[in-house]
Amino acid sequence: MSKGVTKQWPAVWPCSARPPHIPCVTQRAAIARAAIMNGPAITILRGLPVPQLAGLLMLMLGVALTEGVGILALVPMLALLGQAASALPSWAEPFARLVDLPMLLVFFVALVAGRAALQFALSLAQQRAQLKLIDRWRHEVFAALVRANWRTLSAMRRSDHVSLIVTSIDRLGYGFSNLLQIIAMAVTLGAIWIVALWLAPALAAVAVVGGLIVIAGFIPLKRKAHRLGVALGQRYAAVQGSLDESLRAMRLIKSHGREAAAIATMQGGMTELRSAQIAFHKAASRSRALLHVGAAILLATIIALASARDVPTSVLLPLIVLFGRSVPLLDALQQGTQQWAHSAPALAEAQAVLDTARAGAEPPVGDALPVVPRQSIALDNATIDHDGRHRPAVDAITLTLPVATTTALVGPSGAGKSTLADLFGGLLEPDGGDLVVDGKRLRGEGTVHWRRSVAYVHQEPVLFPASIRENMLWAEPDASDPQIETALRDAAAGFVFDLPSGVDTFVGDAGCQLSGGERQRIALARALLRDPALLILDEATSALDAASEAAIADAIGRMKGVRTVLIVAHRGMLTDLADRIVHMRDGRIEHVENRRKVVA
Ligand SMILES: Nc1ncnc2c1ncn2[C@@H]1O[C@H](COP(=O)(O)OP(=O)(O)OP(=O)(O)O)[C@@H](O)[C@H]1O
Repeated sequence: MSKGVTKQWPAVWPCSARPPHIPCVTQRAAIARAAIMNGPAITILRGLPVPQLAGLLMLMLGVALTEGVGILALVPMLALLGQAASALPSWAEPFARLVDLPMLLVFFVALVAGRAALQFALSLAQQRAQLKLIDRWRHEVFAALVRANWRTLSAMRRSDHVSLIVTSIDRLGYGFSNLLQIIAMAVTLGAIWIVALWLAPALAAVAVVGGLIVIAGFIPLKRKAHRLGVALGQRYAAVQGSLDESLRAMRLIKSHGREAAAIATMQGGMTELRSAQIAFHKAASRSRALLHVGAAILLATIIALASARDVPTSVLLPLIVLFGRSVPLLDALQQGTQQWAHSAPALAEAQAVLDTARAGAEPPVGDALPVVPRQSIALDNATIDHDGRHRPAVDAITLTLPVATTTALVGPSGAGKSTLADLFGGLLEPDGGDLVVDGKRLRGEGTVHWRRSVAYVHQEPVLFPASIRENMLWAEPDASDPQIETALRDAAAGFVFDLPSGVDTFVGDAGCQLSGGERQRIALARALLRDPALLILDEATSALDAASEAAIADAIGRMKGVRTVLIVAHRGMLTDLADRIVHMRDGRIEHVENRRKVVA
């Protein structure tokens, strides 16, 4: 339905008389109810356990109640001071007879102390709830990302996730704290207004109506704050993305002399972020100024009315105190509402990533042992068809890797070699056809389980900023020292034992304290430590010099007849080792070159 039609809706349409296509009053109420129940405030509050939420509400009520009673106690106190005692309201007279001033003062101090204790407990409980919420969202988003399948992950932007997990979820926590403040302030304001209505109904009614008008005035401001919040989230993601990309591309930036451009891009992002922050601050400050002017007008009206109606001082003074307390509360309520509207889009951001990641979730496989194939690993008529591409990356390929043989995939760039390797490795599930291990067709859980039997070595090995030993143990936490040593020697990485700190040598950020060839041999050793049933080398030597390539080729050569190896490479020393070379083009197999006899 168009916006124009929506605007023509009358406020109330009885269900019996409604024109077709226009929701009647009951339906509109249901729509509004659904919007509130599915809105960010309720969604976020639902995340809290009921006892915790109830505890917070009780504390809020306690604070509000003590505030109201404290102000109310001013009435007999003023009377006992001799101020306008004759005009003491009837409800206060018994108190004035029962208590004397010292007793009332002690009660007042005890009340304020009790209120301070309640506020202390409330502030602690709020902080705990906020931190718990932040932890929960961070955990859920990260866990959902880690559990998502590779295809889903490769369609998402990594830096957006960093921005979401680090910055937006923090904003969400801050917004949640604002939401609790809003509730607390609304409860306190309610208590104050009830007391005021009791003291002087007519005057307080003017104040309450004025206050409600002010609250109604928050609505458009809230919408604006929401828009600014969305913009701020995007700016944060842009700055974080540009920072992440620039830091990763530092070598490229330096070698291409693009330092000034990198700084300018970052600066541009920061400027946009800054203007989004200033725009929000401006909107918040403007509405605060308007609130203060409105409050002054309201106070003047109340005093003028009080003087016209001859209200006694013992009532007027507490009323002014009540009103004076309402103004900062309204101010804080308005600021809190704007802050909340500003932070709430972070929830939609987090929810969107959660939904996408969960839609692409892989089935859990528990503690099942790796599969050990005895005969073959095969693809039967397997196809991968990426969205938005003219042709499949892998087009109905059938290929068998007999156990303990070495197969090389060659072909021009974009032929589909890596995609085929990812299918064999169980990283991608075919859109059509099957992965078949020892005659068993694997799907879902079976494919994820199969991945435990596979190890990859990529062109750019990922090494963590830790020692060589820690990098090895990351793959196989229970590996013993002799197992680590064997894997390193099998991967032609014996150089490690000549380093002064041996396996305890720190490799630097992303392994930058090692040469490319050394990094790659450690990555190979780490893969071998898993004793994989299928070892995939995807362009593993294409960035290395001849000596490093020869060292790796030597290590792979020693695995011949023992381990099943799949090599993705352009022609070179590794392909020379293959029992079979599979030539690919445009997602299909062009022909297979048998170098040695392979039993399929
Ligand atoms: N995540 C993806 N989304 C869309 N298309 C993709 C995706 N991954 C790969 N492709 C496309 O699939 C085709 C095959 O890619 P693949 O990486 O398998 O080729 P390759 O033979 O390994 O190339 P290279 O030798 O350059 O690494 C290419 O056209 C590529 O653009």
